[in-house]
Amino acid sequence: MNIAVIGTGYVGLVTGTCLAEVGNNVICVDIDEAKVAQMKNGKVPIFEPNLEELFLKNIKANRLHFTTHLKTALDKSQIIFLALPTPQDEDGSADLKYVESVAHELGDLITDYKIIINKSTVPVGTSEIVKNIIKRKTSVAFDVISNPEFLREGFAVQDFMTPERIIIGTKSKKAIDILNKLYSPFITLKRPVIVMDEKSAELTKYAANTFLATKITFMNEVANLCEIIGANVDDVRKGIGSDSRIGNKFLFPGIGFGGSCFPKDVNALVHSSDTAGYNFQILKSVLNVNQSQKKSLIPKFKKYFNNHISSKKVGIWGLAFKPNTDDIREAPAIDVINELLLEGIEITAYDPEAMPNMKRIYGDKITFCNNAYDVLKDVDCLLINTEWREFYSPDFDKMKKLMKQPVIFDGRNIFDMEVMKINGFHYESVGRKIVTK
Ligand SMILES: NC(=O)C1=CN([C@@H]2O[C@H](COP(=O)(O)OP(=O)(O)OC[C@H]3O[C@@H](n4cnc5c(N)ncnc54)[C@H](O)[C@@H]3O)[C@@H](O)[C@H]2O)C=CC1
Ligand SMILES: O=C(O)[C@H]1O[C@H](OP(=O)(O)OP(=O)(O)OC[C@H]2O[C@@H](n3ccc(=O)[nH]c3=O)[C@H](O)[C@@H]2O)[C@H](O)[C@@H](O)[C@@H]1O
Repeated sequence: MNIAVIGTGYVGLVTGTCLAEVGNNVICVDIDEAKVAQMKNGKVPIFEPNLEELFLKNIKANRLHFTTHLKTALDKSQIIFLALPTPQDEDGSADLKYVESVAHELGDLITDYKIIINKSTVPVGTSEIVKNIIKRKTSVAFDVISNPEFLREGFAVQDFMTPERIIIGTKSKKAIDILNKLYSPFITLKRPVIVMDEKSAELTKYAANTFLATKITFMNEVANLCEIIGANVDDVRKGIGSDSRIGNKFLFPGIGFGGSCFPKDVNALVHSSDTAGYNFQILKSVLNVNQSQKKSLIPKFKKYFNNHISSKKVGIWGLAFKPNTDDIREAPAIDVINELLLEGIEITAYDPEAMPNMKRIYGDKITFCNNAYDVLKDVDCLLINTEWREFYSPDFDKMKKLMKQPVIFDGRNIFDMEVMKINGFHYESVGRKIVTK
């Protein structure tokens, strides 16, 4: 099939590449000229495991192309994916300006039947808005379908290739038939296509993300309680996760959820519920709890040093909002660093992938190091924000030699408490007892 994908971010580029991988001809469109030039030169503009190999393979096979010229892409394609940003607006709602602006262009440019498939996360009613914008501009037949995307950054290729389900929101029989064919390489009995109306599909995406954000937040509150009463959240997590009604995924406590989606999607659903006259109380609590959870290492750090912190030097491991990505949008590390800088604290930091993005925010306000050990030279303590695999088994003796004091505040529970005790660290984590020297 001939497909155009508009927007080549995490969702668009992965969608385009994976659809090319199963034999389709795909042309990816972006307004960012530098990005398109980079992709034409065979460079993947984001860090996403396993993407580069498929990207290069499909360019070579002449199935994956890039352009800044929307009309060229539309003329070659019947299926048009929208993978455009829907960032949070000042009032918390999802900003639809990118989607609406492309809808206007589509209305001006399409000359024959198109299926316009929206993969962006958009509030209920957006399919209708897009439909109306296009309808006002053309008499050409078209369908607008809601087809939300559930991939995770860091596992984007794997999630796209083996989705747990594909949601198609439309009443158009013609569109359903074409989409069933398009997605047939990805569907199995256990990985079904679920067809519903547009509004239900749009809400399914928000309900999924906000449910997961709520699950994490619930565990963070359980962890906070564990710290007060002296229970161990790891045991509680295993205890409840073995109940298949609860499930053992997304129960890991930490320093709050970040990323380009959970925070904005919880805000957007709160906003659209308010607008619809429904007070979505649980999600308002999720936002409040998450805001304080993101800074929850700071009081621990202050208490340990009896509030004498301004002369301290702090090392940081992990800047990305989670491992396996260079994405720092809404990363808890940003909240932590901002709090420390407010106190005039000197910071050294390391992240395997996210340092270029963090440098754009902080410049020389913090010292970026070449590896995890360089961070530790003469620091009074280490703060861990992201559970990158390479942090799990460090040389503890080397760490102690480098650090002024063997003190660690771990926001992701990456170390075994017994191991920290044996190695002589003061170690504070989330929802577990404090390990003292
Ligand atoms: N990042 C993720 O893991 C997931 C994101 N989503 C949703 O998918 C949507 C896209 O997200 P990302 O891919 O992360 O965004 P992104 O910000 O990484 O990429 C969006 C791309 O669209 C381009 N763009 C903007 N205006 C354009 C226009 N008029 N014409 C062509 N290109 C244009 C931008 O230059 C950028 O390259 C959002 O609604 C997001 O909520 C859904 C599931 C997963
Ligand atoms: O709409 C989206 O953009 C995507 O949002 C999330 O994917 P992503 O943001 O890439 O990352 P997750 O792995 O879900 O993690 C989100 C945040 O929750 C945190 N988290 C996750 C799991 C957990 O048990 N505990 C926890 O604190 C992570 O550290 C991270 O900050 C969803 O998992 C995807 O299904 C969805 O498509």
